[in-house]
Amino acid sequence: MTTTLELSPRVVEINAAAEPAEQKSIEINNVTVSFKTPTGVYTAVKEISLEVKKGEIIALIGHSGCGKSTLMGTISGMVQPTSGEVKANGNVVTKPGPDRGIVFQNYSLLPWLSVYSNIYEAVDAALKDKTAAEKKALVEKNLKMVNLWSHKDKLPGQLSGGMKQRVAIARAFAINPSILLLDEPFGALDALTKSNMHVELLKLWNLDNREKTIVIVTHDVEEAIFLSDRVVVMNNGPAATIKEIVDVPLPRPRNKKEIVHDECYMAIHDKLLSLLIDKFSINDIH
Ligand SMILES: Nc1ncnc2c1ncn2[C@@H]1O[C@H](COP(=O)(O)OP(=O)(O)OP(=O)(O)O)[C@@H](O)[C@H]1O
Repeated sequence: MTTTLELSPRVVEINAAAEPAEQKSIEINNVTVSFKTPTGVYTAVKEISLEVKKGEIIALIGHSGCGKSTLMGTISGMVQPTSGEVKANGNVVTKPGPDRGIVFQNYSLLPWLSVYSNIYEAVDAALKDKTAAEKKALVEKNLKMVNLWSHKDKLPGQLSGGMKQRVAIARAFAINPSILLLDEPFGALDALTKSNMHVELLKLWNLDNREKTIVIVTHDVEEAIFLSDRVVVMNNGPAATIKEIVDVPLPRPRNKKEIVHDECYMAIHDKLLSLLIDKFSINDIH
């Protein structure tokens, strides 16, 4: 079920102009994922279908263990559906590929390589047709975009968490994937760094003419609303399904400070909390 909240006509008009092209980027068709475990087969997600348009930003939220990363894994190609199929840019996903960039919470940088080399190696492996000069230019452009050019010779161990995450994002963008998959990328960051990272991410997305499709797994309702066009709320597992899809028709660019006072924002926030939380108060009177 999709929820579209009431909006003022002005907001609808602005949003209509920013509507991304109706080209399918990701198609999840009736996907079930079951794992063999020592105690039997465990079905994590069941018969999930979802279409994501090119240029859309989608957030996946739900309780811990409901299957968000598993579903994300089927898009990246790191998890194979037990039944059903996933298509990325029209092609059935069977393995990871350079059209899909992935950023995890733990950065996954190679600790023995400098910031520069971490990105260069990824570009080198993914974009084999480019010349060395072109690859170097890509590394430089993306490191400058996340304001880390002056730190290019440092090792990951010499960076803060936010800086490591910016390297991971620059690396994902440098291979120029049409689909960016972010699995709790900012979960370990403090509120200020997280907020800066949101702005950095949207800047990169804007610089790319909003053509990259982004799927982000998060536990953070505010993050989900600020970044995305739609929030996909999952039921608890086992055999998790999509509980509801909530539209976020807030105009872009979004201002972090102002957006929280917007009626539409508040309504979406309430709606998401209601979907996630069953009880809002504790009866602690015995
Ligand atoms: N390789 C695996 N083998 C067996 N069970 C698995 C495997 N991967 C995931 N699971 C199970 O599938 C369920 C969904 O896991 P998943 O990591 O997708 O959840 P999640 O929603 O991303 O959780 P979190 O928010 O805590 O990161 C969990 O019960 C998990 O134990």
